[in-house]
Amino acid sequence: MCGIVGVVGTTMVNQVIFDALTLLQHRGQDAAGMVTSHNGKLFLRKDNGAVSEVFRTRHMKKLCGTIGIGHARYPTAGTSSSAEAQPFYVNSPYGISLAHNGNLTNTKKLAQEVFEADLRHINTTSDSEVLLNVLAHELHAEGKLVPKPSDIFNSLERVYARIQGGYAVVSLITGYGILAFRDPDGIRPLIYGSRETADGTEYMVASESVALDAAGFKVERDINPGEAIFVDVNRNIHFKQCTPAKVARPCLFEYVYFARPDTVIDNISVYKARINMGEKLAEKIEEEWLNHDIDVVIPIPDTSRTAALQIAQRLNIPFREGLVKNRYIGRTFIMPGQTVRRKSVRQKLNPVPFEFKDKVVLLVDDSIVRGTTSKEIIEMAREAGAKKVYIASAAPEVRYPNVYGIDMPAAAELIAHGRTAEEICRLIGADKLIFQNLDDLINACIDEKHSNVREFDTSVFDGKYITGNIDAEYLENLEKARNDVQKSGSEPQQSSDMMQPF
Ligand SMILES: O=P(O)(O)OC[C@H]1O[C@H](OP(=O)(O)OP(=O)(O)O)[C@H](O)[C@@H]1O
Ligand SMILES: NC(=O)CC[C@H](N)C(=O)O
Ligand SMILES: [Mg+2]
Repeated sequence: MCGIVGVVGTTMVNQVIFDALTLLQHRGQDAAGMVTSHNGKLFLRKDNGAVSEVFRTRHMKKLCGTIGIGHARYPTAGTSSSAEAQPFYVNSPYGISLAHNGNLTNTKKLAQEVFEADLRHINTTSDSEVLLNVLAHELHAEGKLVPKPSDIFNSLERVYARIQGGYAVVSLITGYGILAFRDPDGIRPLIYGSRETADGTEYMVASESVALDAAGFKVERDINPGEAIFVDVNRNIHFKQCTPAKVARPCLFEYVYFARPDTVIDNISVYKARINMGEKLAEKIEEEWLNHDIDVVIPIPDTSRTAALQIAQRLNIPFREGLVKNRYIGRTFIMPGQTVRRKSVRQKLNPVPFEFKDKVVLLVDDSIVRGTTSKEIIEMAREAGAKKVYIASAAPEVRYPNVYGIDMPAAAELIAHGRTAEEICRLIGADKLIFQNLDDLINACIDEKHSNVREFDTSVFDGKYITGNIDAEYLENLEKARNDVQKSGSEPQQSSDMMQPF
């Protein structure tokens, strides 16, 4: 679930892109990159690492220009190699750089077309590099030396006709502007805003509203499913609905885990949705668990805090911060590889024994995916002297792989795949386990007053893939290619780009 940003400003944009990427860091911590443009030249810096590690002062000084795009990566295709850090670049036509959040589901076919029919070379296994080449091919096919917005949108309509999956994309067309677009179902989020300066209006497109808020950009609106926005170098703004308008079906897991709580996606506050998740789960506990003996509610930091607080309030039970999070360790779920994830849970979370000793504790997590976190924490709770350890998950059982930009490719790695709640409970070592119902989760996210979203991409919970092109064979191949064992294999280290990053 990468973070993307694009800015067309009146002054240098490197710092504002850096700041936005820092605010989007929770969406991807494997690699980061930025391209800026000045006087027809491009400047690229990208590498593995967190945003603050990738961009040092010496790099920032070279990233000049009033227009640029950035990316924070969490790999869902290809490898974690620095060669697959984004933005990607192709020189023809115009010089195009691209940053992508999401995952294409017809990459194999596209890669073949790009090579055999479009006569283009792809140097990595990244779906985003394929996407860039499809865009470049279609822009080239339009055949305009000086493309107008209508030419760009025409080519983009053909791109939409070719690509499938979940995607939010931002691309810099050198000398012309920034083009950003969102998949036809609105699975991945994309929003834009503006900021007034003495020299005119500046624009930012980003994955989450939090990036706009913090930089003083006023949120204008979400980009609609299948819609594109083009901000030219003179800061004129253009829109085009590139596919027939559909209802938005944003990814439900954004509200559960991915997005920051202070973000608003498709006019739904992530914070409010998480409060509602807590409320619904507390109702379920009250209904199914008469005369429970819970002494204390303890969140598994960070993401579950909002829901846990509401559960405690509704059940009228003390809420305690019994687990302390090391603020210097990133999110464990988006780390590549199970060994590092397991080790990081212990490094990241440490119990306050006093809050567990001789108590019946209800641990709350936002989701249980591989079960890595809950298993370790339950063990810790017992070591700290808990009398009984219950666990509640604000999301239902995650039973199916994700194909739209979350790295859950292998059903076998999901603890709930093919298992009942009782079996999962036993495996993670809890005394009792309770999951949110899917309908309750959906209702927790619907905000009839502010948003017209009524449906979501719920594929990880119910196995229904809304893009319609996912079958058993696709999932089988994905599992073979991207399971944890496979991913820990060797990775190419050369840069993929013809434009060498510094
Ligand atoms: O069952 P698992 O495979 O362990 O995955 C689920 C856990 O991973 C995430 O936490 P993470 O540490 O990534 O981030 P957070 O600090 O935002 O909660 C999520 O919040 C759950 O705690
Ligand atoms: N998490 C994402 O959005 C990943 C983008 C792209 N598929 C990559 O692997 O780089
Ligand atoms: Mg967590």
